[in-house]
Amino acid sequence: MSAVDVHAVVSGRPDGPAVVLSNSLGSTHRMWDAQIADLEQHFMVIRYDTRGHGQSPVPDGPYSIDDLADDVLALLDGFGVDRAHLVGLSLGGMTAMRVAVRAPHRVRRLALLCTGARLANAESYAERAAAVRADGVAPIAEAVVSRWFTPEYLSADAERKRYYEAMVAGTPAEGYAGCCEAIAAMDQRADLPSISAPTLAIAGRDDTATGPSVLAEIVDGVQDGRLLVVPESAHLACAQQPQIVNPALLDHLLAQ
Ligand SMILES: O=C(O)CC1=CCC(=O)O1
Repeated sequence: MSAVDVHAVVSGRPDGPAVVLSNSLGSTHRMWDAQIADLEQHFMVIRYDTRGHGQSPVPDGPYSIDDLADDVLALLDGFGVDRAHLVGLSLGGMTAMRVAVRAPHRVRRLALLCTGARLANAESYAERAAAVRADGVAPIAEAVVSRWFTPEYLSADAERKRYYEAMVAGTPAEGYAGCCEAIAAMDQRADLPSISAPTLAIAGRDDTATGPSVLAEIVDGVQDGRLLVVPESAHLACAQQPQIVNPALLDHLLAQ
């Protein structure tokens, strides 16, 4: 499948190094809201909606992680960016890893949040794809968001819970399913040693989807990796703990 022209939002310093932010399954580029003010001070920040999500096109699935990587490479080409920092969470991290494997010359530094080279329960994503094609995404929104945040964080603010559930429920069923199928088919473990970009892996301590041991596998596999475990955080560490994630991102991306 050829690349699609994904919806992107650009902000920050037009003359700064580019940072591309790649979102997770069922979210949009808005999942990075808590990072933007800090990143914009230093970088040209390119946020986009993964195909099948947000305002991006929704081609018929299944998709592959290579398709999603092709979209990022086309995005870079479209902005005339030769090399960028790639920051991805979960599905976005899988996409960022794939770009780093296939086009190492396009990647400065990698930040991989709450993601995996292969998910332990990968087959269950094929079942989830079938379920959302049959019934839509809304029926699973509450369960998905209950994995994104710790129970204390979610129950502290009813509006927050509604906001994220609406984000998930608003994802087109075919786009969500196509991305589930990409996750189900993905295994990048053997490719990790070829990743030369300095890599910061960030895990949520309480993440039941891609916990610290899954991120540690990435750190052990790549050439130059470092692990940060974020306390009181589930899957969407960037949203729940920006005060820990943002300084770590800046420290990593600004290093020479
Ligand atoms: O939705 C989930 O269960 C967690 C998740 C897996 C890949 C992704 O992007 O989010």
